[in-house]
Amino acid sequence: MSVFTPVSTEELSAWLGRYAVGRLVELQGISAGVQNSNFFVTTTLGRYVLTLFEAIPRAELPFYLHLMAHLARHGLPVPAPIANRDNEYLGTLSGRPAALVRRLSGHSEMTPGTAHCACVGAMLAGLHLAGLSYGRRQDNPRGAAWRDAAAARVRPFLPADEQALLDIELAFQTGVAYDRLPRGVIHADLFRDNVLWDDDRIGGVIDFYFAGHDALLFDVAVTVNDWCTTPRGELDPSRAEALLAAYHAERPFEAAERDAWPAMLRGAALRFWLSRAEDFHLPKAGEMVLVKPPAEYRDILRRHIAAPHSLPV
Ligand SMILES: Nc1ncnc2c1ncn2[C@@H]1O[C@H](COP(=O)(O)OP(=O)(O)O)[C@@H](O)[C@H]1O
Ligand SMILES: N[C@@H](CCOP(=O)(O)O)C(=O)O
Repeated sequence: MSVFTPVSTEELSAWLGRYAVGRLVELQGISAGVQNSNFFVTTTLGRYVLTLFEAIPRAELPFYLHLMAHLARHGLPVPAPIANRDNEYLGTLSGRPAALVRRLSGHSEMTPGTAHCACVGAMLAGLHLAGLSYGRRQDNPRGAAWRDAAAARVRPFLPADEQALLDIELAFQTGVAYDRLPRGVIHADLFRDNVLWDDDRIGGVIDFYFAGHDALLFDVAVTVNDWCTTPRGELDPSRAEALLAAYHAERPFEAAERDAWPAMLRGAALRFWLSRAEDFHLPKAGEMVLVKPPAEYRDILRRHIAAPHSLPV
């Protein structure tokens, strides 16, 4: 359940008076997601999603909202934020920073095939290319500094074999030259539940609230780890090839990226092992956290170490 802060229809009706979106018809809490309070809002003029931001500092929010506006302007199916009568994307509702974005159509596909993976690869490359002209800058909030700090926080809770795995991987990742790879704005969480499908077409890419600047290849690895892993935790070569070939057709991989690919898959697995382990061992007070299993990403990491994957394109 992702409604941490309730909103009444009276409050929302008054708040919507600051926007040119018509009158409130329906307000419905959204029971998915783990970070923010989200609501579907129907008005006399359209369908929107209202987000109350629970954790991200207010000063960081314009980066995400203007990024979504930028990508939408480039024709990508991302939720365009709606400006209020003061021409601001960010407002305040129920004491929280709040934004209204366009509601996109479609549903998540949790058992994707090669055709889905190809669409996602092409979409991710389009997102990376459009992001190159985005003027604002914010480092990946889950980059190396966060990784090392999170590892220190969760390490005491891990059994000895996992501590050893963590130590080996941290030492390895410290030697990976992320800054020598092509960089830009990355989505950083392009999991299956953040893509909405309208039949076989991508109707929406959502949840940009982990976005930031980093190696573009890291984003590709995050995406492959989620979209192309079998229930047994193995990489599905056909799905991986479909995703990577479609990406490569839009933004060809460079030689340095070929060399770095096995390390990126490991780094991306480590990032989600750590965030899930932290949510599991150190849940934040008052947050209703949907805890996803850390073991899944620990095992993906182990498999990438045991059987390094090469870029097939
Ligand atoms: N713009 C949107 N259009 C349609 N559905 C959306 C949109 N934004 C969010 N949703 C729905 O809300 C759910 C939770 O959103 P998400 O951004 O993942 O939350 P959180 O930020 O808490 O992780 C999504 O799974 C999706 O069903
Ligand atoms: N995709 C991450 C968790 C982030 O949750 P989201 O609902 O905001 O996408 C994971 O699977 O660990």
